[in-house]
Amino acid sequence: MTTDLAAAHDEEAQLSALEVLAQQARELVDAVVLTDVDVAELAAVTGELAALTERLRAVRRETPLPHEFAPDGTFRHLGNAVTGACNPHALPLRPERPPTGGTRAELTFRPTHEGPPGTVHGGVTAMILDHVLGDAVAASGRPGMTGTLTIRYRGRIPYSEPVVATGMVTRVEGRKTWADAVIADREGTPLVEATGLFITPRGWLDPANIRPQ
Ligand SMILES: CCCCC/C=C\C/C=C\C/C=C\C/C=C/CCCC(=O)SCCNC(=O)CCNC(=O)[C@H](O)C(C)(C)COP(=O)(O)OP(=O)(O)OC[C@H]1O[C@@H](n2cnc3c(N)ncnc32)[C@H](O)[C@@H]1OP(=O)(O)O
Repeated sequence: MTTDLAAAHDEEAQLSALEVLAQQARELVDAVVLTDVDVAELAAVTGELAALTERLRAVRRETPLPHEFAPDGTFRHLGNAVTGACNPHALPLRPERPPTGGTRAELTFRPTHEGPPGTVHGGVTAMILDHVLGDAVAASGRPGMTGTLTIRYRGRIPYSEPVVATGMVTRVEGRKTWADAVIADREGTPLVEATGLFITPRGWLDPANIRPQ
């Protein structure tokens, strides 16, 4: 028992360190996107990064960190592409579930997310909205896979300015759940809206059975 607890503690310590590494990696990506150092410095940094990459590859997992329950009982997916604290690709989005239902997240895109000049790439906002819709659907107790995703781009989303994403289930029919989501500016003006249809795979009707397929 003591050994189990010690092992669990070690694993959580490793995950905490990985989370710090992932944040440093995000800062690295942001620095790469905006750097204007000279050719020699670029080459020198590239060499150092190649060496660091090999050190991380020395011991590898088979897959990204899984969907799992944390020691405090909350559900987590630290390797997720949108929310994963241990995935440098993730913004990361930190969805909250207000008592009124649905899901809500405050976020700030970065220059790394640029598509058109001064504007967040539409595919990046679609990815965020897909997750917000999916989280609202999961919050209703009916987790599902995205079947369809419709996006309406009403206004440019700037980076480096806080915005708010919200999502809410609108309709349920058998294994199908529809939800609406929006990214709005701090004044509440909608900038991008989304509607999604999520389908609960048969095997997920009992949440205890949810596994990668
Ligand atoms: C990723 C979630 C992970 C686990 C979740 C666990 C816990 C949740 C907790 C927290 C999670 C928080 C947030 C999660 C957020 C997720 C956001 C990201 C979600 C994604 O990023 S997800 C990746 C992209 N997504 C796919 O990778 C789907 C690939 N696909 C399939 O896996 C199957 O295709 C599936 C399962 C969709 C259906 O398969 P199936 O066999 O169950 O469906 P079946 O044929 O029986 O149809 C039944 C009825 O749905 C209709 N129907 C079927 N497909 C349709 C479609 N596409 N559009 C419109 N209608 C459709 C039929 O027409 C019929 O309708 P009707 O009954 O009226 O005839």
